[in-house]
Amino acid sequence: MEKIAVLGAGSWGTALAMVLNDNGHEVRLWTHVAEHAEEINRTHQNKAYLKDVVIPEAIHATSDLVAALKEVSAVVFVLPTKAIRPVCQQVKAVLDHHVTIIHGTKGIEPETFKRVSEMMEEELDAACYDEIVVLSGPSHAEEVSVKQPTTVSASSKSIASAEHAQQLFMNDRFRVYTNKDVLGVELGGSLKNIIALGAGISDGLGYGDNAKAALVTRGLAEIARLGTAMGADPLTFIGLTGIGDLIVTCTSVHSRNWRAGNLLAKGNSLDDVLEQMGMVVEGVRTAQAAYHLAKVKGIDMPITAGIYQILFENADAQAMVDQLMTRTKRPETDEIHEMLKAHYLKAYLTNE
Ligand SMILES: NC(=O)C1=CN([C@@H]2O[C@H](COP(=O)(O)OP(=O)(O)OC[C@H]3O[C@@H](n4cnc5c(N)ncnc54)[C@H](OP(=O)(O)O)[C@@H]3O)[C@@H](O)[C@H]2O)C=CC1
Ligand SMILES: O=C(CO)COP(=O)(O)O
Repeated sequence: MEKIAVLGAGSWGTALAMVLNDNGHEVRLWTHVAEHAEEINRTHQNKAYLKDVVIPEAIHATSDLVAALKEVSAVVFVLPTKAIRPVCQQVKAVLDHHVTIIHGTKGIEPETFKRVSEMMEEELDAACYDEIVVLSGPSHAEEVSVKQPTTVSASSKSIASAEHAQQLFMNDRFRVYTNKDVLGVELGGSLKNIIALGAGISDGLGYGDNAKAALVTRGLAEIARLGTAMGADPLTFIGLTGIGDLIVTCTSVHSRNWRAGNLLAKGNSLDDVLEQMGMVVEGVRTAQAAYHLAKVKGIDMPITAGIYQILFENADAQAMVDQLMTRTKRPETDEIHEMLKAHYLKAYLTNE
């Protein structure tokens, strides 16, 4: 059994700490707020983030990063995207041995278009790890923390690192696959949050299952379009971290992104919605990133653009639906054939 630090005591960090604890590991749950650590250790609950869930006593919460990292074999970052760089800088200052680095964060940095593993590579000391592992897939903390069956992927350029994460987390309620396409896994997990905001808006406007199915499938088409243009494997987008996560986030009442979209459609301002949520709604910043990234790359992402305009340009949600529904006529699958052909031709030519 191993010593593991989980950095971030929000809903997902707490749920992942519980999976690791179930697997017999010694888990330190780090939060940047001393009172939060004290409350978790005293009450064995994390009321603000995982209401009604009892946290096993063996999980020790701490705000002391040096103590959290002492002799650990793995460090699991489970923070909002905007906290990744500052926390990596703190870790770099104190981590003095080699570990497996894993992250469960889903977002893209708006200013740089960097994925989370890219930001981590820029901030951490490369001598302390081999290749970063991304843990991603359809997995709401509210269900994982009560041991509902869940499947995710552990993705890394190093199969040994991915398999280490797989072995740490996998049990009979939490099934972990490995995957080599880090780019596709991170893009799928991040971009689906934008579409989930759209699903919440659609439901908030009173539209039904047809509209939501349209958002999921056409949302997936534009996620895959951007992802494939950036070099991801198109098949990743029909896996757990693509369509799988898109389905769960667009249809679950647990989704923070869906809930935020729903509140927006009911007339609340973005600031009010974020204040009410009290938890990170990653799709908002990722919509900023994806909207500008798609422009730079010349990729058509009409749903993402519509959601960006609702969030940041005060566009009317109803008018956006009308705009999407009256776009120019086009075939459904031509571009998908082109994407697959281009990807596999490249793979064939480069012998990958
Ligand atoms: N919730 C879920 O079911 C899932 C979430 N994810 C992803 O995991 C990531 C974390 O999400 P989630 O756990 O839901 O987020 P929460 O909002 O529940 O918790 C975020 C945690 O990070 C802390 N934090 C915020 N800023 C900093 C900082 N600068 N330094 C240190 N700690 C900080 C917060 O502390 P404070 O209390 O002070 O704000 C809080 O403890 C996101 O990228 C999300 O998309 C992935 C899969 C499932
Ligand atoms: O990524 C998630 C589920 O897989 C969590 O999504 P939300 O942040 O919308 O709750």
